[in-house]
Amino acid sequence: MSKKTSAAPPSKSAAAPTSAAPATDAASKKPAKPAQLVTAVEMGARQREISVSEFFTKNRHLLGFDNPRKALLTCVKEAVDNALDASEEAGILPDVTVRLEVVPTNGPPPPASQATRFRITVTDNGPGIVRQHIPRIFAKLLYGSKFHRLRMSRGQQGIGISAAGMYGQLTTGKPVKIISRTGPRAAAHFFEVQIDTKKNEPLVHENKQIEWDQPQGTQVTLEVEGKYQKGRASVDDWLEQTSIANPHVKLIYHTPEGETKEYPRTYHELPPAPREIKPHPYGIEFGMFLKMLQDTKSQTAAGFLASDFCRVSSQLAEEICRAAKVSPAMKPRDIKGSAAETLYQTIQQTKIMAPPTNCLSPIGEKAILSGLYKQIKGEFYTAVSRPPAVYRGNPFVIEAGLAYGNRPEDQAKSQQPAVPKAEGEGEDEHTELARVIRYANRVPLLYQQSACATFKAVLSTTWKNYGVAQSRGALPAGPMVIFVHMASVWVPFTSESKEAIADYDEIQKEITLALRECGRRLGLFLRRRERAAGEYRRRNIFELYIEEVVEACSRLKGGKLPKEKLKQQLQKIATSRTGGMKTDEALGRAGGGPEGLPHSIIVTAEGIEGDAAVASQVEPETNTAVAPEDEPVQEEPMRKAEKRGAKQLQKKAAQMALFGQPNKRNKPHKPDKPHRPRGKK
Ligand SMILES: Nc1ncnc2c1ncn2[C@@H]1O[C@H](COP(=O)(O)OP(=O)(O)OP(=O)(O)O)[C@@H](O)[C@H]1O
Repeated sequence: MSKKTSAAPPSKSAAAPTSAAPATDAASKKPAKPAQLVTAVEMGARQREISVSEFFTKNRHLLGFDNPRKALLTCVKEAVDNALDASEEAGILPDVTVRLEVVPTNGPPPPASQATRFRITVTDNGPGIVRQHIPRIFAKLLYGSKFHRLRMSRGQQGIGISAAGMYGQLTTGKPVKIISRTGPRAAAHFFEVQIDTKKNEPLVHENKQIEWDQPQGTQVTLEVEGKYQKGRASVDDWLEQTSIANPHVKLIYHTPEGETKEYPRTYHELPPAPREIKPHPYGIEFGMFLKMLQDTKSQTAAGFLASDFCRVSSQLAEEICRAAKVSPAMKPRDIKGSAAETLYQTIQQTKIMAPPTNCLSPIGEKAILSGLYKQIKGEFYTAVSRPPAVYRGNPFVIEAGLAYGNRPEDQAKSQQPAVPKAEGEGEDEHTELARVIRYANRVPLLYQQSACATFKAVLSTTWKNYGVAQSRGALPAGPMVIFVHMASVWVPFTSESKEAIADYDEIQKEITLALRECGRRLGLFLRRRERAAGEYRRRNIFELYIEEVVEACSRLKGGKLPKEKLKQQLQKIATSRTGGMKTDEALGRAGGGPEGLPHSIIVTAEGIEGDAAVASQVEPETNTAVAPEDEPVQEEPMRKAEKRGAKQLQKKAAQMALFGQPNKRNKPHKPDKPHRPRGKK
C-alpha cells in the first residue's frame, strides 16, 4: 500500500528525520499530519479503462507534439506522409500542395514569426478516401490501413493524422476539415470531424457534398497552436529534405510569410511498388508466435508454418514439425505450452532463407543523385545503394549519398577580394562541419540526431582516410552533406514519435559500409582534383612564356622560323608535361564524366559531368545511340581521343536530361577546335 505524498519536492529543511522521533513540521515544530492511507477497496473503485486518446492527450510528447514548433512540423509531416503513401499506392505521381497560414487570435494577423496559431492545408492528387472511412481515419486513434501488413510505407501505426487532429482540437478547439473525392465522376465530400477522447470515437459536425475543382484527391485542413521558425528542423527544412529523397514528387509550399516555394518533379517515374510479405520466422517473438497459432486459418501445424510465414515451404514445414516432435497434422490451436516452445525454438535453429526484398522500395542511386543535385549546392555528388540485408527477420536496405563542396558560382564569389572582418567574425568558416540528413522510408528525420544509428555510423567512420578533416568523436569538417536512408518493412524507431533509428548491429554495419564507399569515392575525387589543380597552375606558367620563347627563337633564326608551328609544339609539350588530358578531365574541362567514380557527378563552371551508369538508367533513348561495346563499329577510324570525346558528350547529354539542364557542351564541334589528343609523359 502506498502513502499519498505531497507533489512539492522536499526541501533540505524537510529532510527525513534521522532519529526515531515523530516527524515534525520544520518551520512550526508541530507534528506533521499523517498521510492519508488508501485501502485496496478504495483503490479498486478508482480503477477504470483509459482510452487511447486520453492516454495520448496526456502524453502528446510521445507523438512529437512536445513544443509548438515541433508540433507544427509533426502536423505537416503526418498529412504529407499520408498524401505520398496514398498516391504512390494508387500508382499516381504525387502532386502535393502545403499551405501554412497565420490565424489571427485577436486583431490583425501578426507576422509569421510571432504568430501562435496556424492553419495547415495539405492537398494531394491521390486516390481519395471512401466517405464512410473519413470520420474514423481523422478522428479515431489507431485506425489505418498499414499496421497489419508487412510492406514498406511511410506510415505504420494508424495514429498520425488523427493525433494531429486531436492536437488541433486540444489547442484551438477547431475540428479537422476534410475534402475528398475518389474520381472525376464521384462527388466531392466535405467533413468536419472531432474526436471524442473518452471513447476514442469520431464526432461528425459536418458532412455534405460540395463542388471541388480537383478531379480526385484529398485535402486536409487543421488549425493548431504552433510556432513558425525557419532553419534546421523547421517545416521548410523538412519539406526541402522530403523533396531530396522523393524526386518523383511535385511539391508546392505556400509559406506563412506569403512566399511560394516550388520543388518540381525531377524524376518522372514512380518508385517500384513494394509487395506485401508475410512475417519471416526469425523476426517473430514467442508471444506473437502463440497468438498466430490461435489466429491461423490453417488446419494443420505444417500448413500453418508454410502459409503464415515467408520462406517456409511445405517440405521444410514438415521437417520442422518432425524435428520439434510435433505432428505435422496437429491442429495449430492445440499446440500449447512446452510443445509450442519447442516448435518455436526449432524454427529459430533451422536454416531458413532470408526474407524476400520485393517488399522494399529503395530510392535508388540515380534518384538520390538527382535529389541531392536539385537541392544541395556542391561540386561532387555520389550515391550508394547497398544490397538488401536483414535484422530480426526484417529485410532492409541502406542507401547513402554525399554532396561535397560549393557550386562553381559560389567558388567564384569566394575568390572575390575579402571584405575586412571584425575580430572573430567568420572564424568558424573553416570549422564548418558536415550536415547529416537522415531518412526512414523516405521520410526525413529531424530530431534526436545523436540517438540515431545513422548519425553514430557517420561519427565512427574515419573520414581522414578520405582526405576530409575530422576531430576525434566529431563530424567530418568541410562543405559536405551526408545522406543516409533506411528502407524497411519495419523501421526500428527508438520512440513512438519516429525520430531516430535504433542501433542494431546489422543496421550499423550496412550504414558504415555505404558511408565508406561514398568516402572512398570522395577521397579519389579530392586527391585527383588537388593533383590536377597543381598541374594546371604549372601549365599556365609555361603558357605565359610560350609567346616570349617563340619571339626569341624567331629573332635568333633571323625571322625565318614558322612561329605558329613552334607555338603549337610548345603548347603540346606544356600540356603533356602537366598531366595532359587527365588534368583537364579532373578539373572538368574536358567534357568527360568522372572516370572511376561510379554513380557520381562532378559539377564544374561549365555544367555537370556525369557517370555513364547513371546516365544509362535515366535516358535509355540517348543510350540507344551508343553502340554496344562488343559490336563492330562501322564508322571511319577515329582518333582515340575524339572517340572518347564523343562518348563523353553522349554521357553528358544523358546526364543533363536527368537534371533538366541545357547542355552547353553538347554542341557540334567546331572544325577549328579539335579535341586535344592525350598527352604523353
Ligand atoms: N490523404 C490520404 N489519402 C488516402 N488515404 C489516406 C490519406 N490520409 C490518410 N489516409 C488513410 O488513413 C489511414 C490512417 O492514417 P494515419 O496517418 O492516421 O496512419 P498511418 O499513416 O497508417 O500510420 P502512422 O500513424 O504511422 O502515420 C492511412 O493508413 C490511410 O489508409
